[in-house]
Amino acid sequence: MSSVIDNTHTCQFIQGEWQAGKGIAFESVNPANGEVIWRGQGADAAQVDGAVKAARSAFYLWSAKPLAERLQVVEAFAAELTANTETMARLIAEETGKALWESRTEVAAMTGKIAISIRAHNERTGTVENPMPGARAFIRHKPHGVVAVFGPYNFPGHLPNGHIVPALIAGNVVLFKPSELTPKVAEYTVQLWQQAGLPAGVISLLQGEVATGKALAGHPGIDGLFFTGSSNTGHLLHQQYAGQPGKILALEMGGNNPLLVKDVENIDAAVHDIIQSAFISSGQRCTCARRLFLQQGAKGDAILAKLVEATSKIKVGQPFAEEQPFYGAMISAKAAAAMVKAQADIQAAGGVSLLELTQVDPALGFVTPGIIDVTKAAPLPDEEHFGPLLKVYRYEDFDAAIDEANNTAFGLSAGLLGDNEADYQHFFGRIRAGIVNWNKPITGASSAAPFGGIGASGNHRASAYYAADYCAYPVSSVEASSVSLPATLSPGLSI
Ligand SMILES: NC(=O)C1=CN([C@@H]2O[C@H](COP(=O)(O)OP(=O)(O)OC[C@H]3O[C@@H](n4cnc5c(N)ncnc54)[C@H](O)[C@@H]3O)[C@@H](O)[C@H]2O)C=CC1
Ligand SMILES: O=C(O)CCC(=O)N[C@@H](CCC(=O)O)C(=O)O
Repeated sequence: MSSVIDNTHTCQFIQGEWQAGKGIAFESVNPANGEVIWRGQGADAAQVDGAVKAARSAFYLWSAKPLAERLQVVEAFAAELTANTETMARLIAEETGKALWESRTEVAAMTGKIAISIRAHNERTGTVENPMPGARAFIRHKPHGVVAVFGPYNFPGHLPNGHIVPALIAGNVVLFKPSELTPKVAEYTVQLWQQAGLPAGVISLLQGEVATGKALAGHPGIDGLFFTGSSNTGHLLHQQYAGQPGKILALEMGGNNPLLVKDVENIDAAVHDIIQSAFISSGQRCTCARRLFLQQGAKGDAILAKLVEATSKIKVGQPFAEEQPFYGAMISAKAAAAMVKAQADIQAAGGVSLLELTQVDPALGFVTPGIIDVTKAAPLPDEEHFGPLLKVYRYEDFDAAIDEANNTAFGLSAGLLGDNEADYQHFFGRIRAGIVNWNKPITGASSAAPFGGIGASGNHRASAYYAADYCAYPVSSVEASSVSLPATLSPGLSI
């Protein structure tokens, strides 16, 4: 692992060579102590262009390899991850501020992704032969070619990995543009691919801020773009790709996710699932519950009282503390301050804080969790607040609560905590989201299931188990070993 921290840092990986960036300088800061842990320069447009061209040559070689050979490299990467789990977990914790216990689960998800992606590739994009007289009819799948992968900061290992692994298995080559907030994790990830024996040019690392992202996304030489990140950026990319039906665009974006509670006996269990849904990873999961719907009256009051009490005891602390916190720092002091501002805006609209979110130190990313009752507030903007702030809506009528839960442009995750199965069936029928859970947290989605949202949360290209689908296109073939005249000719033909 490189420990160089200067502007000549060889942080771009192009055509199998590490080289310094020639674009804008940027740095990565540990949000839990304010230390600069990485410095480098972004890839400029010429470097992006060079990487795209190198990728095109690599594509012909990589896609022509038998699947078994590609899988050997992918499995070698899994072995590298396994051997270096602790190094990777510590890097994630250092760069994102995520607690070490949780960073370890992120690495486990990365490693687990390999076997699941192989299964998904075979099951969803394998080869099928259909019976046909006098010929053989096949359904096969081919890779798109040169694809760009854009990753977010909140899971800097797992989420780009969720595009990269299936893309490589299918035979694509990848240009990886990680979040500028997590370049160190990205660099180490690509070093592990290199150690796994991935041929030169099959993966390129193009680090940098928005300028690098724009140069890559706008490059005419890419065949597709797989994006996980904010809805704003995803929408910009969608506009940019309008009128280009030949390019595959997969967008995984944020949410304004509702969690409803109705007639629950076990208050402690409900409170646990609300906390896991709203506050895990300091609220920095796209699946986190942002809006909690609680019944008016004694039942809702009891849950709310317990929720406020339990949330006030959540341990927030240093990612590497021996006694581990529930969550560590947010990604940056700036992101933490933005959550304080979001809370103030909701208060100004009439929200009543039941537990105040506070930034512990203005120079760092730590925030305590917040709960705010917005039942009587003015209508709020339909925004994703990407941090540990939960808005509470008290409701009288279940259907009205479901309507309000659906009153969002987003549609990523949603859940019901409730003891009555008929309520769940009713909820399931009406709620609009790509992930709908019952009596379980709405975070912690499985890689063995499709993962994606509707509306402003995605463009119907679900990831995780269904990532195989956007990594390859289907080809239908009718084949015979030689040309032959049919037994009967079509009317009006004589040969
Ligand atoms: N649905 C999903 O699977 C997930 C969605 N997210 C969402 O991601 C967001 C947090 O991640 P961020 O890193 O803040 O996302 P972001 O949208 O700011 O950045 C994502 C990537 O896009 C690049 N980028 C930004 N502006 C660009 C532009 N104009 N042109 C080209 N590239 C550009 C960034 O450099 C980065 O590599 C949250 O909104 C969260 O909900 C996070 C994880 C999972
Ligand atoms: O891609 C997968 O393998 C499953 C998706 C996943 O891991 N989702 C996580 C985190 C994604 C996020 O919220 O940013 C989850 O459901 O909590």
